[in-house]
Amino acid sequence: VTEVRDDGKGVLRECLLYIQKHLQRKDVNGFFAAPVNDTIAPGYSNIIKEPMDFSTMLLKIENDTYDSIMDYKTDYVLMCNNAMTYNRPETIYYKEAKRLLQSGMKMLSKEKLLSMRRSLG
Ligand SMILES: COc1ccc(OC)c(-c2cc(C(C)=O)n3cccnc23)c1
Repeated sequence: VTEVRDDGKGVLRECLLYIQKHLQRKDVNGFFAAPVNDTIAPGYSNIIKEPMDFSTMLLKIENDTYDSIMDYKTDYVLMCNNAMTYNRPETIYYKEAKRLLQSGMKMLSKEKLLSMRRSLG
């Protein structure tokens, strides 16, 4: 019987899928569910050099591209910051990005991650 070695990526993937499901629930309008394109956001690709959205992050989770939860957090912060760079503060996109960032930081706080790592043993 070939021993199926869990390289630990399986645990990380489960954590990230759980975290993303929790965070994406906050994006009720789906503004962050798919890549923003220049049709709906004129000039977007000229202003935002590194686009990011939840669908791209899900692909990266499934392809085991992230090597840690903090690595995933970098993309999450990038996604929110892109929206706060391209959109004016009075727009719903800016406001939603700010809210996502705040709720995300609670979930992805160092304390929370340390306690998660302790509980995973
Ligand atoms: C109005 O319906 C949608 C549907 C999907 C969107 O992004 C995937 C967006 C959207 C999402 C964004 C963001 C995230 O900056 N955006 C900026 C300007 C104009 N539209 C958007 C809006």
